[in-house]
Amino acid sequence: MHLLRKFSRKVALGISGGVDSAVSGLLLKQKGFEVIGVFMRNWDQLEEQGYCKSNQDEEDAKWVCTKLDIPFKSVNYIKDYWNSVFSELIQQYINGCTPNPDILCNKHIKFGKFYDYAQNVLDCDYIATGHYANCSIDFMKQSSPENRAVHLLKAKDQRKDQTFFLCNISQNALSRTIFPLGNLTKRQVKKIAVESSLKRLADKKESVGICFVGTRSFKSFISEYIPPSPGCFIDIESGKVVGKHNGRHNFTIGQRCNLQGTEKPYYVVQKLKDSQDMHVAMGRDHRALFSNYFETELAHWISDVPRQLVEPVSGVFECEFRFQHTHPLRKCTVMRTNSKLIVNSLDEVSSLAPGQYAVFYLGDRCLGGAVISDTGPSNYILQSNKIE
Ligand SMILES: Nc1ncnc2c1ncn2[C@@H]1O[C@H](COP(=O)(O)OP(=O)(O)OP(=O)(O)O)[C@@H](O)[C@H]1O
Repeated sequence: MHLLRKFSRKVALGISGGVDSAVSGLLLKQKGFEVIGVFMRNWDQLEEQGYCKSNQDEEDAKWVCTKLDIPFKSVNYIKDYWNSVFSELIQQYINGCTPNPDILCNKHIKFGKFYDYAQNVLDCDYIATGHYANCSIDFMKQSSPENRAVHLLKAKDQRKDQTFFLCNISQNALSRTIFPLGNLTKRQVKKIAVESSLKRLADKKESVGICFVGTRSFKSFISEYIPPSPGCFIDIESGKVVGKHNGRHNFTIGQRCNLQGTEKPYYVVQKLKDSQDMHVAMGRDHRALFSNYFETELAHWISDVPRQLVEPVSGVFECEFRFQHTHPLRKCTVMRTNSKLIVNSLDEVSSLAPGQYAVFYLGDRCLGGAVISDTGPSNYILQSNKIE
């Protein structure tokens, strides 16, 4: 039994009802894998009175499996999603932070619960998803695992690369993961769909933003979970109150405040500790939005911990980072103490927010990510000598 399993190529594929996972299934089948399609239900439709389109997505996922002639399974992770993703999200907003639900979902649900289910219930050798990313071991080409750590690598299509969202997945799961689209562009994926029986999905609207928010504004969605908590907008230069708001969870750093009758638009530059008040500054280019320095919690490293950051020695590790998926990578140095990382960006960056993830890269490798805990003094504070 053990020997048989070693040479089998059974894979559980996350099927979302979109074109990427559908084409992933097609490619896996063409390579001779035994594929099982699994749809994950993560959000409770009933509570949201039809705002989330997961029923339609499940129907589409089923349709894909029929077209590919593979078994279809639906798993319910609503409770897990609520406990390990959504509650954390709400708590972070209440604390004045800017969380990232996609990173949490990948860690706990797709590469956590789903990986466990594939291994322990479906008895699969691998999991697969339609993420644009690569693994240093490619199970599409080789069948047996290696005895060294597996690295997470950027996708060939740099504009679609999704490694940012995968920065917190475990080595365990990654070493059994296939990303069939890692070396394809989105255009190639759509072409494959059009030329196959999956044509219908090529033009399906892509999911953007947070799935469970649906078509409503984020403000109206979040107000169902966090009560209003009024506070003031305080001009960082004059110290004067220039407006009021209904809750800092509705704002992130760098967001426009929409105050009437001001010379230039105001932007949020800092959420104050121990109150609902926020510092704001005039103009998108205000120095208070920019800094070169921030601190993070200790990082999750996907494969090896960088040599310079291994305890107890603390050297200086040079790499690149981004804190938003669409941002270009920037050079930085990283040092560590017992409880945090200290990051210095070579170029100044705008609108860093606590709660966001700093994701670190070395060449093509996504090394891992860490939650930003303190954004440090802005360049305005440093230049105007306002540090107490
Ligand atoms: N509800 C779900 N059930 C099963 N797998 C999912 C689900 N949502 C996402 N996935 C998996 O995670 C991958 C990435 O999801 P994401 O939402 O970022 O991608 P996408 O580009 O919209 O993908 P797709 O075109 O397949 O919907 C999907 O390709 C799929 O393999």
